[in-house]
Amino acid sequence: AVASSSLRRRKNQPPGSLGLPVVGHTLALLRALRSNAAEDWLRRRAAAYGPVSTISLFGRPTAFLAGASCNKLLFSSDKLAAMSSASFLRMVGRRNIREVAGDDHRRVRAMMARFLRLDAVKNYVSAMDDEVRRHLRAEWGGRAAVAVMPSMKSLTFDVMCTVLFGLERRGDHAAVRRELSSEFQQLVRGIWAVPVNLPFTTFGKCLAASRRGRRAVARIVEERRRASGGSAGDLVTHMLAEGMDEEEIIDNVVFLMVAAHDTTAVLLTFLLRHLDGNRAAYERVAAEQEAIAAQRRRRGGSGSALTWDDLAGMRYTWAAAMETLRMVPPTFANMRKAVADVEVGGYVIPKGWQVITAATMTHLDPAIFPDPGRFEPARFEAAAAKSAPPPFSYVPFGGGARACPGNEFARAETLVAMHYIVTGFRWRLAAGCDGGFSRHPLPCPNQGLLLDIEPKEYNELC
Ligand code: HEM
Repeated sequence: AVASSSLRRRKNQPPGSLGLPVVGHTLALLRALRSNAAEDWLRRRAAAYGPVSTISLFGRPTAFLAGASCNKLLFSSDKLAAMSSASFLRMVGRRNIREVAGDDHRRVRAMMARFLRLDAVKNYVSAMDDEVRRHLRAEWGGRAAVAVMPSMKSLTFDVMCTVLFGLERRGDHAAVRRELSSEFQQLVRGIWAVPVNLPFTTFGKCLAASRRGRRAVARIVEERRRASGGSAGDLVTHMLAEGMDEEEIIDNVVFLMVAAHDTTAVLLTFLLRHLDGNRAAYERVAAEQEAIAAQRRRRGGSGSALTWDDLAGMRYTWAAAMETLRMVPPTFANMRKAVADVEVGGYVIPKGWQVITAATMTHLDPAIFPDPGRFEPARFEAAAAKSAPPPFSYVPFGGGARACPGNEFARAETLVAMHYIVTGFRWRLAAGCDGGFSRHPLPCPNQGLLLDIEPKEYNELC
């Protein structure tokens, strides 16, 4: 009876194939990601096998699910546990927020939420404003061209260090910030690397960077422990006060450092790229930001920082950011592991399988977003709310109990940065930069997205 039930289960497995032994479809998908053809690759599989199909990734059988109802299943089913790639896990550690479940997950998430929810983010606006201005003065002021992606990465890394981890720009902390920044740039390249740890492999180099980064984080934990008794104004001090041990703190700090800065840097970079190619949208963003700059000057001269109310007025700019997240979601795929057999679309995904969805399967579906290749921020303006996309079809920040808790943080940071970029500079894709990109798995624009920039006449930054 057991044999026949397992046979029935196998018969009911999603259609498709496990590809070549060991490598399965991993190399094909990684190649498609590098050449920015992964959407087409997945779309072809969905066309051939339907919304639920079998592939093999990272040496394990995987169900690839496509469509809004499949997104809902992935984000809401209690039979699917969050999981990361094997290389990510080795670099970030087993006790980070994504790897824990149940009460442990709720505990860690509540602790982070204290620093990421709306009322906390409101208090960060002035510090974000200060970081953005300093950064643009140092990296954009007096230049004729800028590689946007590296510049936005260092900006979002600096904002995170100041606002969440209380690392100052001066003194001992300056060196720690530089060290962490360079180690994390290396670490993120290995998120989907094949986990072969040799000195010359991508994974080997990234693992070494992660070890050095973890040692630097351990020094911060130690410093905060010695200063204990102070107010929990930063996340590490708060984690210590909550009784977390060192390993759990380091795993979660490393996770946050990865989650919080590259994603927003991708959003900012691709927002500038899309605005360059869409002058009507650019003009509306510029008009909105110039009006807010004028209000700010009336309020207290050019030195006065943006306020939360100013950000609330940046509606069109945020609609343009949402449209960018639709077309180029920083997180390409969401992964889970089946902790029990899962039934979907008449098939059974066996316990132990990986499950994967890709946001672009709905984001670029013409039945949900007509003319999906057109950059059209108006889709996300309040007036379009009546025709809002169906639930679970727009998922750049995920959904359900694991939805991104940093979305308000990302929104505030994006709007502050856009304000000073748009009011400070004009930009154009530099000659010779084609504006294309590949994925590693985060989107990486060719040449870092090289822009020719020119300061505006009234520029408070230069
Ligand atoms: C545009 C920027 C961002 C995007 C597109 C983004 C996207 C996502 C997505 C899709 C997930 C869910 C993954 C899943 O369900 O498998 C996620 C989780 C997460 N994100 Fe973000 N994120 C962004 C910015 C941030 C920021 C700024 C922070 C922190 C300051 C942050 C912290 C986190 C954390 C802690 C989780 C794990 C949540 C959990 O497992 O409970 N993210 N993010």
